[in-house]
Amino acid sequence: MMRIPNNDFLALTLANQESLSPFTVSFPSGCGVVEDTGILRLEPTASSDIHLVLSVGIHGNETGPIELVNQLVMAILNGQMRLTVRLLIVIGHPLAANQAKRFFDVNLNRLFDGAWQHSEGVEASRAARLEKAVSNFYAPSVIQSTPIKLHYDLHTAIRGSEYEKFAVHPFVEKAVYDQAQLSFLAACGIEAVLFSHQPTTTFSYHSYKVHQAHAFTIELGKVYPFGKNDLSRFSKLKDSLIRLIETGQQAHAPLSSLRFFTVLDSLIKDDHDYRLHIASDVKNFTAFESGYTLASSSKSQYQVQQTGDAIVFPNTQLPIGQRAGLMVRAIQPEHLTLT
Ligand SMILES: O=C(O)CCC(=O)N[C@@H](CCC(=O)O)C(=O)O
Ligand SMILES: [Zn+2]
Repeated sequence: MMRIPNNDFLALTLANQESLSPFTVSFPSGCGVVEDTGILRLEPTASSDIHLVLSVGIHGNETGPIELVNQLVMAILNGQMRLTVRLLIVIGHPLAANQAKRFFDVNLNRLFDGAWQHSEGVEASRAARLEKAVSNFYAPSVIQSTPIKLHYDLHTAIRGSEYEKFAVHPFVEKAVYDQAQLSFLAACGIEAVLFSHQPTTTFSYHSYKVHQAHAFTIELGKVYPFGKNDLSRFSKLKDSLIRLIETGQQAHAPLSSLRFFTVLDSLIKDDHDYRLHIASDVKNFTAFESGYTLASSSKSQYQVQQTGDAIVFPNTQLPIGQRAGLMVRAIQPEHLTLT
């Protein structure tokens, strides 16, 4: 029988970067299946209406969250932690992780919601595989009438940030946001939340749109290689996840510790000569003056609309047509509609 040597799911995944034949695992508080490389489903002994997807390493070089989640898996498998919720663990891109690269051919986190059908290469097939794993996990045949579907897609960012930890909330038609989820993010040490202005083809958006999951992309700080992450910086997130996994309860903290931003625009690289007029080390959430020409190319110019508008995820090392940054504006909590 196959097993996970030393209960080290990360090591098993990296040693089988392309695929892995399914096999079952058992542990003190339940049983599970390694469905493929980087895809591990864990089922508690008693049924639960909480269905939690934790995905990490959708970008191969974002190793901090991978190490954190591997610690949690190890603790469940060796009995130090007791599983009480259904749990799907996804290590997104083992091939890129082994090469310490963000991606191999194209950005995996632009290929969800079926966008993989218009792409090819390793990321396209991986996006299809991950969508299937999530669909199977949330499949109505295995869940009860009032499921609580959660998907936290954990990342780290290319650059520093005025707010080290922040979440990207998927675009929701009616702009009504779930107070308990925001409160959970606050308890996890998240400092800011961006409300997306349009649908995207990211993993978290896909889980929200297709499965109505509470789904977020969560940025936890800066990218470092395996072994170089200071995991103590994730301690609030770790504690909140342990509580969720062991008790089924979502920690909560006052929303007053969060800053909220609405996304105004996506900056799109529209030509080979597209430039962002910012310093190379500018941090996420750096604000600009009204009228400043932030981006230009032969085809377009982007001027800052209002003093204080800020940039997040600036990056021009990508193909034409892709997002070169997000423009965001702070909003006051009293202007949010919460449910
Ligand atoms: O630091 C950066 O520029 C990118 C960090 C990262 O991978 N961010 C995610 C955000 C996804 C989202 O908008 O929900 C990404 O770009 O895929
Ligand atoms: Zn990422």
